[in-house]
Amino acid sequence: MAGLTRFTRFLGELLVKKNARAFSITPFVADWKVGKINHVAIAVPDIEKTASMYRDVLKAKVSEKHAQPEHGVYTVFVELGDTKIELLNPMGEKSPIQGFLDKNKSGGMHHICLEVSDIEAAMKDLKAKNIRLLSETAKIGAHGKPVVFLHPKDCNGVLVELEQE
Ligand SMILES: C[C@@H](C(=O)O)C(=O)SCCNC(=O)CCNC(=O)[C@H](O)C(C)(C)COP(=O)(O)OP(=O)(O)OC[C@H]1O[C@@H](n2cnc3c(N)ncnc32)[C@H](O)[C@@H]1OP(=O)(O)O
Ligand SMILES: [Co+2]
Repeated sequence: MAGLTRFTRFLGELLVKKNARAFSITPFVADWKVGKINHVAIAVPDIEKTASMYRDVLKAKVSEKHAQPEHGVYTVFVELGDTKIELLNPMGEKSPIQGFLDKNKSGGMHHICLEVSDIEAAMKDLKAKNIRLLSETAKIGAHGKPVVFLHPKDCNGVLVELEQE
């Protein structure tokens, strides 16, 4: 009798597992992980003046100014151990940071950049979770690696950049 009960339970469990697999609607997404903060970005009205503050007053290691035409910004990186501050200034007529600077005349914290282990998997997963991506495909960022931005309204009011680690 006990043997029959065990066998019936075994059959029951087998059916539950089989059905769970057959009716699963979760799309396949490769595993991905979020890593460290790559940079915190600050949009500023005068990038030379701000760079000089970090270089000459705070004695930090500060890069040259670089044009990022794909992104409509000029960047300067302040190196801080294993992370960075990215200074941003608008480039061209349609810079994505112009509206932010119009609202924040003396500048302000613009975005955080988090490293991810697999940006394509992250994009697929976040899209399925209704987090708006601000471009259809990843672009090449300031460090020569793919990056994508997530809408601040879907990330607790913070613009988030993901960068392939
Ligand atoms: C070089 C590269 C790299 O590191 O590799 C970079 O970082 S390039 C860095 C520059 N590139 C990017 O930022 C690309 C992604 N950004 C964008 O597509 C845009 O900037 C948006 C985030 C969509 C915002 O565009 P825009 O200011 O024209 O739109 P909007 O005025 O309608 O803003 C919609 C709402 O979002 C808010 N909002 C705008 N910018 C925000 C920000 N940085 N942080 C938090 N909230 C923000 C506005 O106040 C508004 O809220 P209310 O409706 O409540 O007033
Ligand atoms: Co950035």
